[in-house]
Amino acid sequence: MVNVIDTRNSVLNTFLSEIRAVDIQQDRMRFRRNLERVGEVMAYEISKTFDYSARTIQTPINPISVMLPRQEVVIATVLRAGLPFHQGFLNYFDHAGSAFVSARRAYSRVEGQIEIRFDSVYTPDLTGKQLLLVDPMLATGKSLVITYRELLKQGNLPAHTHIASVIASRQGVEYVEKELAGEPLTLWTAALDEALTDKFYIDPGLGDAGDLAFGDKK
Ligand SMILES: O=c1cc[nH]c(=O)[nH]1
Repeated sequence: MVNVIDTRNSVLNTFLSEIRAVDIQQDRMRFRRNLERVGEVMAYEISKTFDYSARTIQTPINPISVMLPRQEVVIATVLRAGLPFHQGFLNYFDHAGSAFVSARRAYSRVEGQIEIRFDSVYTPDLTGKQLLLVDPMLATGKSLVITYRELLKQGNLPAHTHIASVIASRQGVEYVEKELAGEPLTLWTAALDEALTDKFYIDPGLGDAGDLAFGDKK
């Protein structure tokens, strides 16, 4: 089951509509910043699921008991589109480690199929940590599943994984749920769109997140 963040009547909806709107998304700085802001809101929502323990801190007036998170966090993303979204999570999890995966889509010679070319993984040890795998566009789900498996192969077993996207397709969510059934993970998205185009872009989606954030590829 995917957790769709409730965007009704909140500023999250403003950020989402600006990254989707064809006349606003061309402003690259605003586009990146909006992805970052969605990451910040989602970081806050996901933080509510962590384990906390009581600690006493001293104010200038008196001691007070506060609840602080117990687990370490690693934020992982796929280059390059994931970078601004990743930064949004880093803005809230000050001490998080980061993992980066380099992968790209390649259109298959077989009509209606897509392949994922997977290059490299850079990850800290994930053992017992909260892994936040953040990918702004969950389209087919194929790169996400490969990325998850590669991260665990190289970084060991996290306590729990949160997969977070800005926009997910229903097909992508169903693919991830089927392929990773039984894994200790939770899926989160700020928006769930119904379709994919014949080039496997999310429909209506927002277009190409990497190009909008950083410029066209050769
Ligand atoms: O719609 C999509 C799907 C994957 N990546 C994107 O940037 N957009």
